[in-house]
Amino acid sequence: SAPSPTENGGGGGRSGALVPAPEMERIDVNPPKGTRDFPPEEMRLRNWLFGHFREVSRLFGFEEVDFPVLESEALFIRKAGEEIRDQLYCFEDRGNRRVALRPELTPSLARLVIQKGKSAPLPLKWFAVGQCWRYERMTRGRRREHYQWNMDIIGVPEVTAEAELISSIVTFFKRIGITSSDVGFKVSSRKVLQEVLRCYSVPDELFGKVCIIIDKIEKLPTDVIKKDLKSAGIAEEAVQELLQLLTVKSLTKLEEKLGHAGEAVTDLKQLFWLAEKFGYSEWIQFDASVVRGLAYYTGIVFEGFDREGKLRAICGGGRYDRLLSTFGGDDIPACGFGFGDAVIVELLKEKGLLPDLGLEVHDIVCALDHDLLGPAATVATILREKGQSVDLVLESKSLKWVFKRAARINARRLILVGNTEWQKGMVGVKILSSGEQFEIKLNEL
Ligand SMILES: OCc1cccc(Br)n1
Repeated sequence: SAPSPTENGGGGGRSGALVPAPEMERIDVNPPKGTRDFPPEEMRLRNWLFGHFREVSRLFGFEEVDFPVLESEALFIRKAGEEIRDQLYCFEDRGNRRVALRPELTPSLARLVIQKGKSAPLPLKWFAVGQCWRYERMTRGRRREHYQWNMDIIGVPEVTAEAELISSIVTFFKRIGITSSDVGFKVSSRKVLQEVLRCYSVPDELFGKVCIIIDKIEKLPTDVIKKDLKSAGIAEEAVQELLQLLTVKSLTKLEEKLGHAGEAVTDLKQLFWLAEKFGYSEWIQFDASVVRGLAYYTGIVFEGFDREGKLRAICGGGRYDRLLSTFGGDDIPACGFGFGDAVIVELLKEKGLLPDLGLEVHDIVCALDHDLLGPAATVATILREKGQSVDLVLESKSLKWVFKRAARINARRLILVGNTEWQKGMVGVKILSSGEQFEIKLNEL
């Protein structure tokens, strides 16, 4: 006998109404705090965005890679006081292993490069689009996950690698209608800080920590930055020199302070020269205050910013020549960037550049009565084998219902399977934009 409406978990069978069992509480249908669902409209926008990420990566000859969202916690444990460490989404699994949801993709990429060794001849140009996680107290209402597009060049010590990466991001911006009037890149090098710290005999081990402290310069009061630098063991004189240097916004000024021979100035001059050759000079500017918040950067660093100053950094990256060796790999130079999927959408909204992405089905196929559902399935299959997207009406529905659905799914044609026509091996076709209507043989569909 048919299950009673409250049996089978409350979803009655054909004969029973869909009445939930009285004792069933409605579950929380929202996604976990800080996470997002992607219903069709949002998923179309995400696919559009990721489609541009992937097309630009293809244009630059990069190969796609991916890694587990779950990694060993050890991959992300660095002692430089990074925010990413404070917000690590980590736990102990059932095998008592310390694991974490990846907060970024670069360490996984470095792990895979080491794993591949000589079987992956250098240079490697790899890209990934992956979900990254952080556990932040929801008091700030910020998200706990986002998708990041990463492009990395492994095995190229030259600044040409950084110049190529910035070119790829400029290419992406141009594809989606963002111009250099909307967005720029602040570019600097951590070698600027390194040269100053070495002048004051600050040990290299403190370099990462100093960078992380200085990266907070726009978020924390200067006296807090000074206090933190001194607590890290940096002498008063060095602190003054560092903070003064961070205000430099021109390469000429930087050269006056550091001289022309140092690597910082040489690298930056080379990058700005290459930018002119790539054709994106108007997109970049030197700004000594750019440090970035990841401890492993060792050279050029850059971040994309909105010129109206309303949004957080759009993307960021730089050179990380020591990361692979800190994982026990060879001393292989590397650079890369991360580009999140959230700020860019805010920017597109600001600029009125969000694309209009409706569902587009080519044909809606409908049987004019119940015993023609089989022939309708045959017609749908013929059309699909021709590469047409088809919405097959799966039940007996009124024409009013069918026309309403056709409009909602932006169907171009309504294919009507009726007895009279079917007997002649034909179907009815209505072009929904013009209203034009005609009969057609199956093999002419
Ligand atoms: O931008 C840093 C970051 C990392 C993981 C997840 C989210 Br949301 N944000």
